Amino acid sequence: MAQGLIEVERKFVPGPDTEERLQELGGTLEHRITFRDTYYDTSELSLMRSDHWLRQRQGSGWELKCPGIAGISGPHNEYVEFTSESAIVAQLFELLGAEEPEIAGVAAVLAPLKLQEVASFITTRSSWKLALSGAHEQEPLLRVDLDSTDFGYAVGEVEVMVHEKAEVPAALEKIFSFSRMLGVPAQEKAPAKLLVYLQRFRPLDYQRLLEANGSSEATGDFTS
Ligand SMILES: Cc1ncc(C[n+]2csc(CCOP(=O)(O)OP(=O)(O)OP(=O)(O)O)c2C)c(N)n1
Ligand SMILES: [Mg+2]
Repeated sequence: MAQGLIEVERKFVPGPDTEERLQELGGTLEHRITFRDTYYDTSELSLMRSDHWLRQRQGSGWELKCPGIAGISGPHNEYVEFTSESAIVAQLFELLGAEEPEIAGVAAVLAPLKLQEVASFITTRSSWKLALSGAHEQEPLLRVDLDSTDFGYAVGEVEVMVHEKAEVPAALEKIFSFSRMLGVPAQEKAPAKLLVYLQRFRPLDYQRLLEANGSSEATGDFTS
């Protein structure tokens, strides 16, 4: 499998004091940016139903998130992120069971793989970088993104990117201890922007996803 970075993250509900608290904790604002994300899938949602997420992000290009190997459970997510088009194309052909072409970019394989747009929305993001006291220079950085969307949903995430599976437990420890300092309730789970978008604007697709996800089915909702 082509190599990708592992994203370990925990989402939370930001409050009016979150930015102030980030500053108190030594966070520095890296940038505020606005971008559009457009997600693609087959009409049966073959990718999303198997927890794979293909999108084109304005200013960044194509990205595919694939589920990390199941490890520690809890209110966090772990995904392998592919950003090279050749790696994404290889993954898509493997997932959708078709024969891979010699060379093609992602845009060129959308139609043959019957991938179409399922969601498109704009996010305004402030990105914060945290240098925790006692952390070594080589340690991966803790980042916090505060997002608000053009459909009125806001969500925060505390994130660490790592290269190896073995680094995930330490990343999680960092994420949880920083979330506590930020005042995030221990079991709080905030839904992904895309899931809220689907619930609001494509309820049938959202229902399909719920049906494919056993654990969420039990609670009756992805977003609760
Ligand atoms: C309950 C539940 N939540 C999330 C998921 C996974 N999931 C849903 S949509 C989705 C794709 C969007 O990922 P997300 O991290 O929410 O997007 P964003 O923060 O904009 O991207 P970044 O800039 O961090 O790369 C995933 C992985 C799931 N399977 N189940
Ligand atoms: Mg994220």
